[in-house]
Amino acid sequence: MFERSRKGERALLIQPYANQPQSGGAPDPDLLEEFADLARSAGATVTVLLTARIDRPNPATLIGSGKLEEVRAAADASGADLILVNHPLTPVQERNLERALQRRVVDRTGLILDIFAQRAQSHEGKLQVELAQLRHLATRLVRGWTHLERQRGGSIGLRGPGETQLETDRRLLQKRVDMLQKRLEKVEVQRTQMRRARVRSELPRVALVGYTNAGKSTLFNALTGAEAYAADKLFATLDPTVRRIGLAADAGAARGGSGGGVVLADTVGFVRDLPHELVAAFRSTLSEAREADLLLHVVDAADPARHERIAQVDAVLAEIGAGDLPQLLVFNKIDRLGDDPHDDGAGTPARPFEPRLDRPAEGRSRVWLSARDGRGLDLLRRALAEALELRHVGGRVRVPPQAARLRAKLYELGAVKAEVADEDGWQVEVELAMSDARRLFAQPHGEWLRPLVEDAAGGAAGPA
Ligand SMILES: Nc1nc2c(ncn2[C@@H]2O[C@H](COP(=O)(O)OP(=O)(O)OP(=O)(O)O)[C@@H](O)[C@H]2O)c(=O)[nH]1
Ligand SMILES: [Mg+2]
Repeated sequence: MFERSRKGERALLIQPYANQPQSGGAPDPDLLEEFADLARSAGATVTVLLTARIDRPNPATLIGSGKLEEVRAAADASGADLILVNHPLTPVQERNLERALQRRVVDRTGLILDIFAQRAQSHEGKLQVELAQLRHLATRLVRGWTHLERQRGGSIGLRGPGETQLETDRRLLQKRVDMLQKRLEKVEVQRTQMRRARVRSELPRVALVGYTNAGKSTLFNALTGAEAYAADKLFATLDPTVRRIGLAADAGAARGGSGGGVVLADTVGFVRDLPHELVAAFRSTLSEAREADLLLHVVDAADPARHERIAQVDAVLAEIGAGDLPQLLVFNKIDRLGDDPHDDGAGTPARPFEPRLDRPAEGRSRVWLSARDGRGLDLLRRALAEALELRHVGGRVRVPPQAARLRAKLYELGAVKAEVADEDGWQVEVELAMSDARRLFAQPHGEWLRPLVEDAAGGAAGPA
């Protein structure tokens, strides 16, 4: 992996924008700020921010020649080592810009790849990043090579040394890509086996998703007591971390049912317009999100752009095939909110924002909490239990002799409170999590649980 620390490098940032009248002809300041965050996350010091209006993109250099002059002057004056462009650059544009500016030029995908390379910790994460980097590189080499090939016109005698080098590079690259792909497939098989084992244990799966830096890992740690890596950097987490957690001590977890237990996964943070190569590279990491029963969509409540962030995360979720999964919105970092915006607004004194759980009649439930302080975690556990139907249902069911396996499963779950045997089988008094009841209901002989599952609409026994 090419790990390039940008530590201490001085970067000049360019935000290209189209002159669209509906935006008032100005670039979105949010875009530039986020790009600066990305640059800082890569370890660079941002020295200059420039915008560049692009009416017609210049195929050779993207920006026009006047702008190029301005960039060169600003780069010289600020002592920039590096030019970062928040726009995809073709290999040709990148090369021409580097030549004209006498500095390294990196586009948005290159920058995100760079951050990913610095962050990846696990074997799988590193393989994924290297593969994405090589693919990014390969498009460049291949194009350079075909371009030369055309010039050569098929004449053997004209094969130059540079070109041979490119061909060798390309072959080596392809070999490495193949090797990485094989290794990744192996890791994926292992992961699938692990996931199957988990499915067999039939615990509901919950994945933390959200914009990068929203506080997913902090919340993961708070819920699991684990030490997942949390940091004020974009993409602090690149590798999925998975832990089993109990939701409520009073929800029957002690009796061995899945009541109260879920498997929680932390995932990589999302960012607007995540480059497609990266979505592809992190397909298996993101599968934790895709295959979850429920998503905890974590939002930085103190981010003024939080509504756009939610929409951007939803867009990425749709892209990876997780758009239709049930979600709970978690507004994190309420300790950074001043007074309660749900206040009556009648001049009552400012008070700290209190944790709360909103259950609108339509749409996703929302929990407001602080992962850092741990305030509101109880509400989140309750909302999770509700959403996953971990609440308990109870009652008496008849189990005939031919459904003995169902009875055995009820015992396995610790759901049997009492039973009476008679010549028709058993009268069993049970209490179990709704999710378990529904699961057994769908299995052979499950129809004997119908009274439990159908009663559920009218309220159930047991703690919430
Ligand atoms: N004030 C405050 N800060 C928080 C809270 N939760 C997380 N943070 C901070 O927010 C920053 C990002 O937290 P992480 O948990 O790493 O965020 P993440 O969503 O996992 O980020 P990525 O893995 O980079 O996508 C860290 O500096 C945390 O300390 C909170 O409830 N209140
Ligand atoms: Mg994280």
